[in-house]
Amino acid sequence: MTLRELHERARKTLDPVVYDYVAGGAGEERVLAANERAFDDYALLPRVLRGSAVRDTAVDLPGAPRTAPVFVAPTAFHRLVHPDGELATARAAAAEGAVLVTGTAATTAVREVVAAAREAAPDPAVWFQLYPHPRGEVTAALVRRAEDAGCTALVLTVDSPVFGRHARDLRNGFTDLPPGYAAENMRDLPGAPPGGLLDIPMSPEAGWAHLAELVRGTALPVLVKGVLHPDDARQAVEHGAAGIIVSNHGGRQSDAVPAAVDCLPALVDAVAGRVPVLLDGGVRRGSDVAVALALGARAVGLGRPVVWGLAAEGEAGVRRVLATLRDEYDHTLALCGGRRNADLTADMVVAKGGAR
Ligand SMILES: Cc1cc2nc3c(=O)[nH]c(=O)nc-3n(C[C@H](O)[C@H](O)[C@H](O)COP(=O)(O)O)c2cc1C
Ligand SMILES: CC(C)CC(=O)C(=O)O
Repeated sequence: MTLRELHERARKTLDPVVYDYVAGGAGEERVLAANERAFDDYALLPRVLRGSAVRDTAVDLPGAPRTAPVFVAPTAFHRLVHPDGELATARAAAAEGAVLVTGTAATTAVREVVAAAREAAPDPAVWFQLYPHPRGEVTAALVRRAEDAGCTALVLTVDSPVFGRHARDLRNGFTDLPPGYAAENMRDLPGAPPGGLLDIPMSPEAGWAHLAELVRGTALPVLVKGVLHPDDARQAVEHGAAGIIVSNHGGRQSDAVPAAVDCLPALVDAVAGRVPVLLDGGVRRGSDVAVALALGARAVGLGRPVVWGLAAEGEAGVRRVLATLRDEYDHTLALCGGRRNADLTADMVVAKGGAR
């Protein structure tokens, strides 16, 4: 089954309101559409007579040595789409050797998520995503939970000073979690009520000091997610980021930003190899992975496709999504005359219709 078919199955399975929450984007969904379309505008110029029957696609990421080049981006509320929720996602990602980013908005506590990943693989990499919180003690408590659970990196999402305006959710009246679901990591935190969508902090006044404080307060590497401007990538590195995730939140925050992959080259330049640059948004095929890696990304994240796999088939569906992308990417690498990711170089990426 292709990713497209899994998406279709998920659409048929899900409550339409939940489907819209996952599928939707901000505003007129221009950025949502642009993320995928941007990949359509790139083509790959293969190199010939230099390939290998054995290819090595593993990458080193912070807190995740020798991992898959495709990771599971943080997406909220997995129990809304499948009763096994984040436990299924964790087992699937671990079994496929992919980093799982769980986070503040998970409907399963991070301790249980890491335990599930460890059932599926001896040394899984689970990262924990959080937003800058106005109260330092809340951030500190979340970080302790992630550390105690065994997470190997933190991800600070910085593209959400305010929550995006999701037209579908506003139309559907979906503005908080239904009864019976909670953001489990938010339970019993100092001064924070448990755990609906409205309790998840967004802090319009967060600054670079928040990042520096987070970095100082943990031994874990901290990646910064949601960077689009090259100067912000430089600032993030200067404030201690161990990695940059180029992302427009899957078109769910500003509806006026460029497609994620179109921002990638400038950020790769700005970071100049000091830390790995990752990307998410619109990745749907192995060739999209190849384009992003050729343009300088160390790895790429999948948001919605993982949720569709989970909704359609639970753990097996998430495994299928990750395995499909891995196989397609490996095949593309072979067709491009590559034996390792570094054999994909920026000169091999051209605009559709010709060399640039
Ligand atoms: C339903 C949903 C929930 C999301 N929740 C979060 C979140 O809690 N934290 C976060 O940093 N990003 C969140 N994102 C953004 C993803 O991490 C990622 O940036 C985006 O989905 C990538 O685009 P793609 O869906 O086209 O693969 C969410 C995305 C979706 C679709
Ligand atoms: C609970 C929200 C903060 C999750 C999110 O980031 C999103 O829906 O895009």
